[in-house]
Amino acid sequence: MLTSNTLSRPDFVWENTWEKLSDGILYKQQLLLKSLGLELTPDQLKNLTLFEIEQILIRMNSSLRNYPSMPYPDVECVSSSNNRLIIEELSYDQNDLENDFTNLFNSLTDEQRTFFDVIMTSVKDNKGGVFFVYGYGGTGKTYLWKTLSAAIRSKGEIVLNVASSGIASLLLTRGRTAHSRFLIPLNVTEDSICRIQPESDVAHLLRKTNLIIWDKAPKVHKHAFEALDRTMKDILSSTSERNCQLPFGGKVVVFGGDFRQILPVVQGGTQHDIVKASLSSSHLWRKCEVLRLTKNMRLTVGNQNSDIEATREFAQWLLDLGEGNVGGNNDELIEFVYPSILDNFKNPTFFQERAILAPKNEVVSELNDRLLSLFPGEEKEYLSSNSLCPSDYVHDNFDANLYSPDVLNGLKISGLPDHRLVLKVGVPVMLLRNIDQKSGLCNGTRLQIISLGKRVIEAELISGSNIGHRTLIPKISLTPSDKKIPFKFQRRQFPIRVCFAMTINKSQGQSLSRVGLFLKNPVFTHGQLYVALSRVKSRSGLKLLIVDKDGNVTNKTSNVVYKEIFTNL
Ligand SMILES: Nc1ncnc2c1ncn2[C@@H]1O[C@H](COP(=O)(O)OP(=O)(O)OP(=O)(O)O)[C@@H](O)[C@H]1O
Repeated sequence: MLTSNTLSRPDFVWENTWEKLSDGILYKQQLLLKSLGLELTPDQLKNLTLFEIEQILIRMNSSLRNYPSMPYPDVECVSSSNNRLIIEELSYDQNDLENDFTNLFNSLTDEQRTFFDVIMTSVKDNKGGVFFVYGYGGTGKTYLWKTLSAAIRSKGEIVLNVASSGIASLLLTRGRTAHSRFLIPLNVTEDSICRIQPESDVAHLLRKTNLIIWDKAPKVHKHAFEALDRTMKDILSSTSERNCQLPFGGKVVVFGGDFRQILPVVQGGTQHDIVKASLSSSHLWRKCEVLRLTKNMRLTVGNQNSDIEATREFAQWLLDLGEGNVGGNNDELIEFVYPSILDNFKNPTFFQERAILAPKNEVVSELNDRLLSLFPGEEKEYLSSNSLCPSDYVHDNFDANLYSPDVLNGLKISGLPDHRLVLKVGVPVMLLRNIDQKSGLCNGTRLQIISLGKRVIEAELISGSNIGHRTLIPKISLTPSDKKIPFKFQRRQFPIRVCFAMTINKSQGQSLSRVGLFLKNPVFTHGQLYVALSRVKSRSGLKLLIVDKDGNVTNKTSNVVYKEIFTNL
């Protein structure tokens, strides 16, 4: 009708018929995005229909621009509507979010409110800005992230919530790990960039994003932030040349965390290497405005007076790292954390908030073996299959024969399941890979074994966001990235490890109420003692067993704090 010029008022016809004309557009979009549950707002539907008409006109050598009274589709909006990532980030009920926002905002403390205003002003001004919200556990950082996210999402805008580890990302609304969200290479170096093509969906998502929140930032190597900075400058320079001069291409980025906790792991690195690898040693740190939260909200909100007093005492003791509930022996420690384990292990909540912590993997394995042998039931053994990655042979057949299966089977590597995995029904295990973050299955998630099949293991989540859910774990192929190994190999095994006991590094981000800390060796890096002791809320939930070089129980151990990390905060 348009091309034959039979309409005197095409806009009038459009306004009265667009709903009928849009028939099938939603279905087409659902197929395109492979999301049958997808819904579109009337404005999105109208715009897509108009875009469809424009495509038909273009094919007929015409355009809606030839009909001045007709509206023209918002092409930017159409490309967003075809971007699954943008749709996911916008699929919120804005009314619900507005209510959430009002509730969260009204109870912000004065300092949270000040920082909220500072960050929101930068978002509104659209001039970019980098912030670091610095506060120890319980000062309300997550609460601030939730308030900022609700404020921006309730207006139909985008916030990307990421965290440095899968387990920490579960605490954020629609949280992801920073590495998976921004496609940061695993072995990041000083000139790495993220694997984001300028015209990809992720690039368009980044262009449309109003705020990035990156929680638990101090744990990640500074090169990861620098890779994201370079990539964003590149992607956003297509919007304005000026953006390649601004940190993170002119987007507002808020980091959060606590430098008292464990810093980036640098294999074989010295104190100097670790401090140099941290965010506060990056050139980006000079652009970062530090906002300090000081009030411990965990102590003040929802606690009885007596609890507050007890917790305050504990917090003081923690901060001073004084003497603990020290003494006893191995068995007493086990009995403290897992009292009457044989009577209690069937109780579904028993393993949820308990763990024995130790600094090193060898001690953790000893404890796990011991507890596994005490545990009732039949043992089931799963052996892995290992193979060298052929692409990495240096001398073809020579390399292939150099490392025999026994050598590969014998390798014990942190983060990789052992070749010989022995399990029993009812035993707590920890996942060693991010399998499905949406379902709470992250590196660090704890589960309890329900049944042990030949090819799959059934287990129930006992930590994180989906406690009580059951899942099936298959064997997967894992390639370790340990630089100490001069070749690449693959291990096919269930990505789990028994976790009656775990290393202190693995416990970061876990919330526990009963912890036994076994210091057969003293802690060896910055933040470990602080992380181990701050897993619990009260002193009664903690027992320490310290053993000296000669195996005698003592009440002294050494702490490791790299003081220079605090100098430029
Ligand atoms: N302004 C507030 N009003 C009400 N409750 C709050 C407020 N701020 C924080 N809280 C509550 O205090 C507790 C601790 O806050 P939150 O988890 O945000 O701290 P955090 O700094 O993120 O801690 P961590 O670093 O250990 O994850 C939570 O239960 C949170 O809901």
